[in-house]
Amino acid sequence: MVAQSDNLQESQCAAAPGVDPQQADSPGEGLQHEASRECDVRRSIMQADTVVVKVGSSSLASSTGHLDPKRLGAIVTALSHVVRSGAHLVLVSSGAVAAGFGPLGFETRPDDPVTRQAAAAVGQGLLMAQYEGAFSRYGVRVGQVLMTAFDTIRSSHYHNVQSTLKRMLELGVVPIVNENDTLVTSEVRFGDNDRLSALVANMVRADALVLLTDVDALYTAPPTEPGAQRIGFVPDVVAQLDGIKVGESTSGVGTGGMVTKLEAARIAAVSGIPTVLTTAAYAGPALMGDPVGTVFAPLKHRGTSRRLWIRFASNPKGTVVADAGAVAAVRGGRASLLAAGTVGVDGVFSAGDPIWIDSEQGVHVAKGLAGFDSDEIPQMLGRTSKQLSRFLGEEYARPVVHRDNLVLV
Ligand SMILES: Nc1ncnc2c1ncn2[C@@H]1O[C@H](COP(=O)(O)OP(=O)(O)O)[C@@H](O)[C@H]1O
Ligand SMILES: N[C@@H](CCC(=O)OP(=O)(O)O)C(=O)O
Repeated sequence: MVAQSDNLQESQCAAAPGVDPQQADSPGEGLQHEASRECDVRRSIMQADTVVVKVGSSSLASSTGHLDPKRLGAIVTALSHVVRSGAHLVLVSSGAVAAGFGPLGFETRPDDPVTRQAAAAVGQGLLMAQYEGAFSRYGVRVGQVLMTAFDTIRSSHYHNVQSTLKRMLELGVVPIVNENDTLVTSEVRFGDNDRLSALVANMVRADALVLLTDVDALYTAPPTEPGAQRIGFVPDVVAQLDGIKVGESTSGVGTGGMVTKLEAARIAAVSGIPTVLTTAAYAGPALMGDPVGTVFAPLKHRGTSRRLWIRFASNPKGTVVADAGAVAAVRGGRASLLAAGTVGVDGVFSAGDPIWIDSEQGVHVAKGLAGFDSDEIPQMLGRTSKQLSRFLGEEYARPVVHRDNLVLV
């Protein structure tokens, strides 16, 4: 963002207790602290060019659970300043169910999933109409993007969504993303929008992720518990959350609670993206780098978005079992899994689907994208590339999982 905040004083730049910025612990798997100082993380959020903001149902609904246009309007006012200051904004917004159940005659948010899906179908259009009206007061154009978990799993869908979002941002449009509630089944649903927002942040290579909810920060325990203390800064969300009690949603409106928000912060951190979590009323100050909410430092080694997608979004469909030599080669970091080192295959999958690579002891070694359909692999097990090309044809002399499509677990 272009705007500067006077409130971000150097005096805030104290390292977190017990963390030496020069010698921070490594959280493992080659990750290192990018910025251990709270002020640096807040400053990078303030200076972000591309920001993904996630708004939860609990921030958009009144105490009765219905969509509250006043709350939505206040959020839009804060976000419009960000857009007008020159930043690119992607808004991941829940609220379709909250907008839809009232007009259908329900007094409270329906419990059963199919009625909720029907409410979302009615509410999504109403939600967008509210956003359209509110953003247009600031001259900001918006566009609707509905996604399912499948779109973050299938490579072709992922790349299509990615290029559409990129083009919308180039055109100055604010994409408003929600899960496509009417299409999702229980197997492939996010349910909450927290993880979706982190995957979208990764997709658009955002510089900051902002999670807006009904609580002002992460606490050491659900804030309803006596003695719960606010946490202002988390330098390492992958390794340093021992002793913090995170709970499910208690609002009766949201889904996922703090558990899924921390998952989102983790995905963002290892994607090299800082996160700030706070209440919707502090959206403006959080985006200006003010000391509100909880900030999560990014961790180094961003990796390619493809690898991050394999790591976080993909839901393995099957398993290929590797012998000890192949396991050692894959763990070494730069080797593909060749048919010569495979001893078994399990599950039904197509080439391009995510699969596990397991050791013969049944330990997950890596996750990767299959090079072949599951029914092609049995005839390839233990064969060298020369044998494969001679007996099955040249097209089989390829890795079962190529190293570019593989992440260690
Ligand atoms: N350790 C914690 N710190 C802060 N909030 C917590 C914690 N554990 C659980 N929560 C709960 O998480 C809720 C926010 O999640 P949720 O209701 O799903 O909101 P949203 O609709 O914004 O996604 C808070 O209202 C709070 O009660
Ligand atoms: N896609 C749903 C979101 C469900 C939900 O409550 O999510 P969240 O508020 O992010 O925990 C909707 O628009 O109502």
